[in-house]
Amino acid sequence: MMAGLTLRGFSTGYPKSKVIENLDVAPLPRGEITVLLGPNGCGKSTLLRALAGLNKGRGEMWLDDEELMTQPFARRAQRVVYLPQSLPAGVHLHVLESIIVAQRASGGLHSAASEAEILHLLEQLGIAHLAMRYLDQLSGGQKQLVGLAQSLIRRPELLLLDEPLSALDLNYQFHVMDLVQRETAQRNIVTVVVVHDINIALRHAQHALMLKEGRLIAEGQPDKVITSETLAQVYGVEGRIEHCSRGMPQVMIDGLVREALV
Ligand SMILES: Nc1ncnc2c1ncn2[C@@H]1O[C@H](COP(=O)(O)OP(=O)(O)OP(=O)(O)O)[C@@H](O)[C@H]1O
Repeated sequence: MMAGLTLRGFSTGYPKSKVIENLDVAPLPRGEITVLLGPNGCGKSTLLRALAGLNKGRGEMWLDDEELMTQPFARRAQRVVYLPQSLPAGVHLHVLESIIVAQRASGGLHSAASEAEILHLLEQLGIAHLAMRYLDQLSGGQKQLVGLAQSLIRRPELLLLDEPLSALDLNYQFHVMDLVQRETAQRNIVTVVVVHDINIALRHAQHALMLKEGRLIAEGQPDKVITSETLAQVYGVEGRIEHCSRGMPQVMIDGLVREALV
């Protein structure tokens, strides 16, 4: 089995609806960001939750040469970390405590060195000044950054981030993707990120999966997956991929595909 995350015949859904059926994914490489793209309701969150063991799933899920579906949940939780779209409300902890709790949950012991690691991470994320603030006193974007710190401190091998940029301003969107890209490469993580911004996907990811109604429509390098054809087929929009003066690909949307209007 090749290094990375491989899915074979993977299915998940809810008692009354199948969402993902028989998904096969060739190894998503370690050290790279894979973006999971697709329209609202196509099954992105359901898939990530199933990979994390939080929704029921069937089929095979290999991380390197270990099949995780047959392992106890606790074993999967040691290797796989899932960051939901929003942190649970009503947790009365301050930021530092919440990250210590996350560190302990993955077997880390609290020590001067581990606290220094947390403070360094908070500094890298630009939220060291929030360490003593309570979670329920933070803005949406600040909570999202704390969630990311809680995820990274657990040293995942498979990191599943569900729309981690949705509440972040332009500066932080770039900063966070840059940090996730560096951590992914340095720690050799398989990172899967749900994003809706196609241009962020083009800029920061090395790999892309595009879903429609639970089926995989395209997979590969982002600039091969995001094309006028897939934008029309999956999102019903007319789009062009242009290159800016610095050579970066950018998607321009001209309108809706005519059939999508009727
Ligand atoms: N708890 C649930 N019980 C039953 N059906 C659900 C549940 N959660 C989601 N669904 C349904 O499963 C399908 C996939 O939803 P999912 O949240 O995975 O989509 P998504 O691609 O993440 O969408 P979005 O981009 O809007 O976040 C949708 O039809 C949704 O209505």
